[in-house]
Order: sequence, then structure tokens, then C-alpha cells
Amino acid sequence: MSEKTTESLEALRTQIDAVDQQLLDLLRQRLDLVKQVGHVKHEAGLPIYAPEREAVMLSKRRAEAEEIGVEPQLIEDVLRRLMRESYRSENKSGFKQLNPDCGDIVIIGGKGHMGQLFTEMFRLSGYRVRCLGEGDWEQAPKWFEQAGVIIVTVPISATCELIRQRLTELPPHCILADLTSIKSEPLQAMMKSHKGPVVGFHPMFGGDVKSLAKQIIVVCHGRGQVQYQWLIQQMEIWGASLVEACANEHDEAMQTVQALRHFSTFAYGVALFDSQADVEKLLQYSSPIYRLELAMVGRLFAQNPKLYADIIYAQTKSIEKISSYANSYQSLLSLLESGDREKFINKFIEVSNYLGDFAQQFQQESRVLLQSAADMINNR
Ligand SMILES: O=C(O)C(=O)C[C@]1(C(=O)O)C=C[C@@H](O)C=C1
Repeated sequence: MSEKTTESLEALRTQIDAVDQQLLDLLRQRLDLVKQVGHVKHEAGLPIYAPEREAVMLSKRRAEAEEIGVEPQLIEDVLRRLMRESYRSENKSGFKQLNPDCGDIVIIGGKGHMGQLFTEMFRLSGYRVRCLGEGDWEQAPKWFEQAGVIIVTVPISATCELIRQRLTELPPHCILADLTSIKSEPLQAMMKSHKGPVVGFHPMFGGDVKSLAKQIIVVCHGRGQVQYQWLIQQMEIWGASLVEACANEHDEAMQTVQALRHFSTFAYGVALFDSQADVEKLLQYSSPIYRLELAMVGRLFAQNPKLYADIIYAQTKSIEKISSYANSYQSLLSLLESGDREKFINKFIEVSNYLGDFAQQFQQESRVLLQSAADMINNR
């Protein structure tokens, strides 16, 4: 170590080390207790995520922190990070199987990231899962016969055709579901192909999450809700929050939340490339918020291009949203070129008023995020 030090600093550091070791022992104790919680929840079929317990616990610890002169946000940060660890640990204990008599779960496209994740979750809940990949169609009729649930999770561009062509003769009692990120067309296709229970899901996360705790899954009802209610409850036990939506409304929201979002990130990456920006240099000057921006851009380009092409091209209406965004951009650029600061400021105020209380809420949330981003930055 080349950093300067003194004797009294070293003496204090020795004491800090001792306290940190005690913290480690306490962490071990907490993790052991959480492991036991995992077993108890498994037996009782209780959800991994307990929002009320979390809220009460956090508010009590914050108040206690304040009393002894500790920043409340500090204990909240620590506990939230610990609870993330709890979700992972409780995952390992597995989950109660809500419908042991349902037959097999067949996941079409089970070898992709999302398919693998759901395969694991069903297996951790005691179900027999069969993953049907492209080369397995010969087995399909036999597997379908024994299936209680068939889940389609193939690229969006292939989903509807697959449903129309391959899923027309399923056992009548069998639940047909999909995990596609658009809902209207796949749901219609499923309703047409299958006369039994039908439900559409859209997991609002990538296949790389470590636990489903706190993750949102949108559910669009098709037919036979009574028969597939257990499937929704099973996902709640995994910790997911199920949000009901009408397929059309969901798809319209996705034009903004996904297509427009990803497209503008894509365009930003392309602009960096076109100008051959020196990323290494940009990183040296980057503020935490810019670091987050680059993280989003880098994250997109680290993934499968086909996935993003699929999402952006999934709905023709997305192009309308993106082109109206381009129009706003172009007119703002003209505003900038005109040098009219007053107009810029007025536009700013207009949007700020439109966001209303959300602006404050987002500022607060981003403060916490930026602080975490700053903590992660290691400049040496
Ligand atoms: O108390 C529980 O139910 C737990 O599972 C433990 C714990 C925690 O780590 O404290 C973890 C997850 C829950 O959302 C709430 C709390």
C-alpha cells in the first residue's frame, strides 16, 4: 500500500477491522435465520416477498437509527441489500407446489433465457418440466398429452405462427399460456387454437434475474381463470407481483416503455459509434448519472441483437411513437438553433408541470440510485 498513514490512524483502523468482523458475524447469524425462514415458507406455501413486513421493519429500524444518531437511510440501504440476499437464499429452499396433480409443464422455447428461468422456478416448486426446443417437435404430441400447462416463450416474431400451426390439438383441460412481450395478437392466436384455459403473461424483467421477488408479471386473462388461478398464485409464491391488464392497453404502453425506450438507447449507441467517441475517456469524466446512461447503453449492446429487433419491430404502431419522438427531437433542435433560451425554459416548465408530483418522486428515487452508482465507481 502506498497511501500515507500514521500510528494513530493505524490504531483506529485496527478497531474498525474488529467492528467489521463483528458485523460479519452478525451477517452470518442473519443469513442462517433467513435460511430457516426459507424452509418455513416452503412448508406453509408463503410468498418469498413480504412487503408489509418489510415496510414495518424498515420504518422501525429507521426510527431506532435516528435515536442513536445513525443516518436512517444507511440502515435502510443495508437492510434492503440484505433482503436481496434473503430472496436468493429463500429461493434455494424451493417453493410449495400448489397443484401437484396438474401434470407436466411443457415450456416451448425452454432453452432460451426466460424459458430456463421459468423451468427452474417450476422445478424448484416440484413440477416435472419438459423443455421443447426446435429439434424436439417429434416428441411434442406425447409430451402435450401428459401436460397440464403449456407455455410458449419463443421469439415474438415466431410466436403467433407457432401457436396457429402447432398448438391446435392440445388436451382440452390443458392450460395454454405465453410469456411474449406483446399480448394482443398472441392471446388472440391462443384463444383461436385452443378451446381450454388460456392466459397471457409478460414478465417485466430479463431472464438473468436471480429471484422473482418484487418482479412484475403482467397477466392478460383469456379464458377459464378458475382453472389457471393456481398458476398465478404459484408465481406469487415465487415473490412476483402479478398486475392485471387489458392486452390492448398493455401493448400500447409497451410502445413507449419498450420500443421507444430501447430505440432511443440504440440511437445513442449508434451516435457514439458514428462519432467514434472514446469511451475510455468519457468514463474518466463521467458523473454518476452519465455512468448510468452508459450502463444502459452498454447493457443493450451486450445482449442479443435479435431480441431487441424483435421488441422494436413487434408492433407497427411503435414506429408511429418513435417517429413522433423524432419530430419532438427535431423541433427542439430547431429551438436550440434559434438560440431562443426563453422558449426552452418555457418548454421545460410546461413538462415539469405535466409531471407534477412525479417529478419530485423521481428526483428522490434517482438520488438513491445515483448514490449506489457512485458507490460502485472505483476510479483507481
Ligand atoms: O420475514 C420474512 O418473511 C422474510 O422472508 C425475511 C425477510 C428479511 O430478510 O428480513 C426477507 C424477505 C421478506 O420480504 C421480508 C423479510
